[in-house]
Amino acid sequence: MRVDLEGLVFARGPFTLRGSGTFGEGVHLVSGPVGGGKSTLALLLAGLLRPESGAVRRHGVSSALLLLQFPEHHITCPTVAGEVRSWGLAPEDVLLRADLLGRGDDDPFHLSRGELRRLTLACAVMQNPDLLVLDEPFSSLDCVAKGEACWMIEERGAGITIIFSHERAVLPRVDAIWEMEDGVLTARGSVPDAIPSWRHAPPYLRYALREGARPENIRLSDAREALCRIRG
Ligand SMILES: Nc1ncnc2c1ncn2[C@@H]1O[C@H](COP(=O)(O)OP(=O)(O)OP(=O)(O)O)[C@@H](O)[C@H]1O
Repeated sequence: MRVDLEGLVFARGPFTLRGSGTFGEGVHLVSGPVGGGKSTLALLLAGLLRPESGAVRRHGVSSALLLLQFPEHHITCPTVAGEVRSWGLAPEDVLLRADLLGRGDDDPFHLSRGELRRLTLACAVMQNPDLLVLDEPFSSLDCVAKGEACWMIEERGAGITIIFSHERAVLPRVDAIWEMEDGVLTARGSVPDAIPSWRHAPPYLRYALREGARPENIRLSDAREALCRIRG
């Protein structure tokens, strides 16, 4: 299963997005600064925007899901349990996974942004589509909740997962790194070889490289844990 971007061009006012490449099975991180075009590419991948030229072609992908940047944009039901059912899932399982047991009868808009983020991420991961596109899945989360979101994503196992994020501290284990800056998508390649050329790498990775660490010896999970401990 794979998704090919074939000479993709999308223009909106002064902003133009360009991208080519193949997203194969595994976890891909598309990192880059605010306003670089990540959400726009996520919408193109989900088929919610049409490119001016070029194409997004899915091969062997029978289900796809985009988790939107703002979790409240997913809400369609008056209760949390109803919301989970609208994803075709059993509330008990999802609420346990999202650490929201006992909140099934609550209005989804009474959850905090972070709780809502956990809920929608749990729904998306448990629905388990072939192609899962996550737009900024770590925003509004504290360090511990970001770590839990990372584990949820890592546990997914199969399929194509594409994470769009400007997060530079807490990240899941990924297979490939891409960067999106000023509308241009650049493939950095597979981890660990991609790490030295990753321009938006977390500061602790840059530090480790400067200190002489070899990319293959840097374990993101260890660095993430160390960072969480430092920040409490
Ligand atoms: N609906 C829209 N109409 C006009 N311009 C838009 C629209 N949405 C985004 N843009 C512009 O397109 C460019 C890319 O925006 P996009 O949201 O894709 O970036 P991003 O990398 O996801 O940013 P962030 O990290 O802040 O979410 C920006 O210059 C933005 O202002």
